[in-house]
Amino acid sequence: MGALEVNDLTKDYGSVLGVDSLSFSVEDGEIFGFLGPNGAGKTTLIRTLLGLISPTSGTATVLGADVRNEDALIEAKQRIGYLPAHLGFNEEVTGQRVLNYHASVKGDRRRSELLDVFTPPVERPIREYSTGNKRMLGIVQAFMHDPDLVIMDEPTSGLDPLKQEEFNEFIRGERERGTTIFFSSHVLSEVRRVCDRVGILREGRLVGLEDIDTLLDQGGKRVHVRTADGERVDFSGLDGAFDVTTVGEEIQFIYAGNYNPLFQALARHDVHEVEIREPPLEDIFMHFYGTDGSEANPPMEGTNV
Ligand SMILES: Nc1ncnc2c1ncn2[C@@H]1O[C@H](COP(=O)(O)OP(=O)(O)OP(=O)(O)O)[C@@H](O)[C@H]1O
Repeated sequence: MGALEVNDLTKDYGSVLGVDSLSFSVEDGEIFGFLGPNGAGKTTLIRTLLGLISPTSGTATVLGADVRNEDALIEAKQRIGYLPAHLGFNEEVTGQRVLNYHASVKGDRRRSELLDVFTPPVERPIREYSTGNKRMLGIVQAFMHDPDLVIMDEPTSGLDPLKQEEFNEFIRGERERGTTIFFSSHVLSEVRRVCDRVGILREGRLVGLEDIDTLLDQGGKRVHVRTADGERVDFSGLDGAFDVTTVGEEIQFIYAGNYNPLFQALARHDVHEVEIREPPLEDIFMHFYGTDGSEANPPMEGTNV
């Protein structure tokens, strides 16, 4: 059994299905990210996995405990870390006090090591914390008892780019330790840096489950080229090139082919500038999965992807 198993899980809020017939599993030691736009069901899924709301139908287990079995879940939570999207700390107490309390319930084997990386001003009351400080305190709390599974909802929101990178580095280190990590995000670039696999949620349904390289390949890369001979360059004959347009002196296209043919085509010109970007998340949704959440044909089908 994987660290996390979800079987046909549905949460019906009455007016809307928060999650709809979800099934997937996360293996021990895996870093699993799930992406989705606002309202996709990410928080609903996480809160269901932690027993904070009950499923309408279907089942899920975390570290072997059925989320509908309160006693089993309480026991499993000793080995689970949780970082919610909205951190509801008591603003009047110090960070130290929060961590001391958490230590008395679950332990704090890793507290000092974590406070070397994430640096909330623990001696000050939480009402004086910036958003990033609160997030760092939440991260320390989620990991300090050395859990086997950590579940996080938008873990880097509010962190500055430097701290985000430190967080990514920290998560890569957790992979070495064998911690299973399951987290939600809006941000493809964050997920791609640390995850083994990605689930894509849209309107409560899982519309994609891929390893990260496959996901990026299917989205196609955005290529921007400036050449000395400008508009005379024609990349439309290049296998895997789509939507070739000229904007000012720049030629732009989506490229889903291998790198070598692209570089060979570029080498025929006097290239002044080239930029190859990853696809934005929205484009992956639009191009690969269609706009209505149904699984559309990839636009790059039939190419040398
Ligand atoms: N308590 C609730 N009562 C009724 N509907 C709810 C409730 N909580 C969430 N929903 C609805 O369920 C759907 C999924 O919401 P959820 O908060 O899980 O999405 P999300 O992916 O976490 O979004 P975001 O990225 O904006 O946080 C949305 O349509 C939302 O309006």
